[in-house]
Amino acid sequence: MAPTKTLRQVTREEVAKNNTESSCWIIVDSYVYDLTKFLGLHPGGEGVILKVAGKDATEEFYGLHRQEVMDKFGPRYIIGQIAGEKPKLDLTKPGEYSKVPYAEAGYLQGRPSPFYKESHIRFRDAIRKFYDDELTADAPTMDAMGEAPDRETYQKMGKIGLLACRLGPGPHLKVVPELPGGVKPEEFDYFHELISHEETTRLGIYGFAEGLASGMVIGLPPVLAFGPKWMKEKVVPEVLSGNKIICLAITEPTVGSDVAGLSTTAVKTPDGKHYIVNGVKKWITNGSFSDYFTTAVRTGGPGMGGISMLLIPRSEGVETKIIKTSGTTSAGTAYVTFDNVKVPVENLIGGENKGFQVIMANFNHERWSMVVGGTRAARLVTEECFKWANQRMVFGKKLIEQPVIRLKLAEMLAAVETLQGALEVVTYQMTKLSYKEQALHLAGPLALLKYQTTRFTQRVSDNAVQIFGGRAITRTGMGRVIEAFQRTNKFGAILGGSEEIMADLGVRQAMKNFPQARL
Ligand code: HEM
Repeated sequence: MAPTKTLRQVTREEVAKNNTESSCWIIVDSYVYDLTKFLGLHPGGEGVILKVAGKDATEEFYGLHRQEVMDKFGPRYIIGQIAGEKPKLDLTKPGEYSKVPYAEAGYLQGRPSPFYKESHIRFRDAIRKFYDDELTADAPTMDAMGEAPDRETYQKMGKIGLLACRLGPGPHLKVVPELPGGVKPEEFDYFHELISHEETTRLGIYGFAEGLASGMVIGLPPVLAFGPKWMKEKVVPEVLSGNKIICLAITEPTVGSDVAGLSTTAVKTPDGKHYIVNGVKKWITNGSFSDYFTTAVRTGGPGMGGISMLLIPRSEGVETKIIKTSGTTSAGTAYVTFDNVKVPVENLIGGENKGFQVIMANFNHERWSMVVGGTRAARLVTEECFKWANQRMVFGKKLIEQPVIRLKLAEMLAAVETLQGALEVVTYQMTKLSYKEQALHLAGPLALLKYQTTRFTQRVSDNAVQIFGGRAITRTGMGRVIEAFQRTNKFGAILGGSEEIMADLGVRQAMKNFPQARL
């Protein structure tokens, strides 16, 4: 970030004289830094800095550090600016769009689109500013420490409507005081929601971003679509204000995509007023810090006809333990135990033994949001690679000058643009169909798109690792975004229905309406 205070004007000659351990100045992009006191603290060692003491170290600095290092430490050491010079580097400032080709969706880089209006831009700008002001700087460290976003962050998100807008259009948008960018609930559509997921993913840190209400994105829709009146009136405002946190609890240690086989039981008490819930759930995103668990339980016989959905508050008999996944513990992924938990029958969502329909309807929205996240994450990774290929010197040339690297980038860019195109078309279809119609018409196309997204992102990850080399397998520093992506991109191929299930579902859905056709 460019300094805002007026800086002392310094000549290059004066800088050149401060080239020793007792007075060590350097120039980075026209700014002058006195690093004398920093020498002993520098993670890369004293020697490397002393080699460029008194000199312009712009290339050396940006060859080895991300801009965020300068944003964090620069203000402490800056002492002036070279007289008559201005910064030459085109660095993206907080809240701004990137100018790197393809780093933003096409309509943000001057290409027309039939899908976005002025309100979408306003909406995106407000969310980007919120994230850049509140979280972008600290999120990498919090993720590295495994810290989950705190309640205050949830409440701030609630206040500007950033929780409500991650759940599609609907009456819930009127529950919050405002929506980002002053967008009106009546003008809100699935493209606004798409943008909210994109901007959350742009933080570039899977674990921490998952910690930002991913549980709500899948846990609250059953309440919104199928919950009884009291639940909508009590639980929805609590969650959308950020005062309470909700998650979805379906998967069990022995049951993943084959939901119909789940074994957590809910047995009615003799007076018919409560269910007693027993069982375990595994890999529950945000579970470790959630107040509510939208839980799939068995209330009837075997198979899908015996499943119900229950809203279980954190109460006696509910225990959560963090699971250490390949993401970080910032996501709060949990192992949840229900031990004789007493739940009022009023907490039923969608009727007894009707839970499978609730789960299925919910899956489409979840899968769509995962496609948004996967596509935006792949775009961010591609931007990182594009930038790196333009600055990293290998065998005396920039990486981008190697045809083999350009081919990798071409494959990544093509994948991202193809996914974005398909995603926008299916999102448009969602804007024209009711929630129930979406379940009918889009389950197949969404399954196929999720399948294609995770196939493509795997390839994007593979290419990115090869472009970044050792930095792609190092958690901090230049390659941190790539490292996080290659460690976590497989989540999308497993969660919300595995890649294999998606492929199969896509074809089986198509077979449902197959005509008596012959060649
Ligand atoms: C304001 C000036 C500087 C600051 C605040 C700074 C800060 C840092 C930080 C925080 C790291 C660890 C970061 C990471 O993992 O990204 C680092 C690493 C490093 N720095 Fe600096 N640095 C500065 C200038 C320089 C200069 C001028 C050079 C040499 C030309 C240099 C060479 C290195 C090297 C070689 C590493 C290790 C990189 C690696 O592991 O890949 N630094 N620096």
